[in-house]
Amino acid sequence: MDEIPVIDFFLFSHGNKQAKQMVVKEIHDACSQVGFIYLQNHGMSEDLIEKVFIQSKSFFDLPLKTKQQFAWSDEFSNQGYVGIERERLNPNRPGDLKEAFNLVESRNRVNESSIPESQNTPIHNGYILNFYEACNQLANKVLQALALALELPENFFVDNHSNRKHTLRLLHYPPLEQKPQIGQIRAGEHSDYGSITLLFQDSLGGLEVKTSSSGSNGDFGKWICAPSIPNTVIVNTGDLIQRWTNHVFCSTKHRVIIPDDNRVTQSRYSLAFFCHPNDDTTVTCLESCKKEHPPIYPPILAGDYLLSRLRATY
Ligand SMILES: O=C(O)CCC(=O)C(=O)O
Ligand SMILES: [Fe+2]
Repeated sequence: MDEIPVIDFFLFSHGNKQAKQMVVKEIHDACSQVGFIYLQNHGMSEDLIEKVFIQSKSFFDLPLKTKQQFAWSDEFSNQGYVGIERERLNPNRPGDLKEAFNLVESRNRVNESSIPESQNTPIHNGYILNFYEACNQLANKVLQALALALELPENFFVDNHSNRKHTLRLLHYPPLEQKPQIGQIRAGEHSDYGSITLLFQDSLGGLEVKTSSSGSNGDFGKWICAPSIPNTVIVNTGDLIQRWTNHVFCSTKHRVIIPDDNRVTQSRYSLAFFCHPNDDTTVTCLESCKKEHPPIYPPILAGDYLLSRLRATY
């Protein structure tokens, strides 16, 4: 498959058993062949999504000094502001041309007192909290569909995500003011660390996904555009699901390139909701995924895995 399928999610929540099973089958095929889905009729409020984009823009419009008061400090808390070029999603490239703000749920915050409260940041903002909640609900539904697709009890993954260790990330790719360094792009190619990601992007474009089919030059994997499709949410499966499923579901590489037209002078915004299992969940090859080949990876605690990946990025 070398395009990202659009899947109508309405019947998963509102259809009869047979209709629900059809959606599950589509999701199974998409996760095993592409690792990326455009989800339609996902049930999240478009108005809320729009409002969060506005909040995000007003945060990134603040002076750098103000944003730095909320700086990301370490992988244990994984919260706060990450400046331009600080992160390399692909360690072989120069720093990414983006800035970001990570939010975790209040009960999972470390060093809460080190983050000053302010009306001018997204922290403790009603829209952002509602959005986090709505993302959590949608993610749980998608996790139910994934469980059914793997012939597991419907709440298998939901139960393993009960501590809500998810990270909501506001992203801003600023207009380019000078020539980028050789090899420098907006977000280097990478796969996501967690179980699944929900991704919302504005209409500017630039996101690309590496398919499993060969490119024209014979290279394995071809980069295809993943433009924004109105009223859809992108869902992609991450490294932990790939590991859990013994590569039955794939974690697909993706990147954000610099546009080669006048969009380079515009800001791009996106919102990513990275879902992570509970720290004490042992991610070990699922029984239903041992048919093709023996387990590729030894068991690992989800919390240890995430920390090791975050350490490698900063
Ligand atoms: O901004 C985007 O569209 C993609 C961001 C992304 O892939 C990530 O932050 O992991
Ligand atoms: Fe990503």
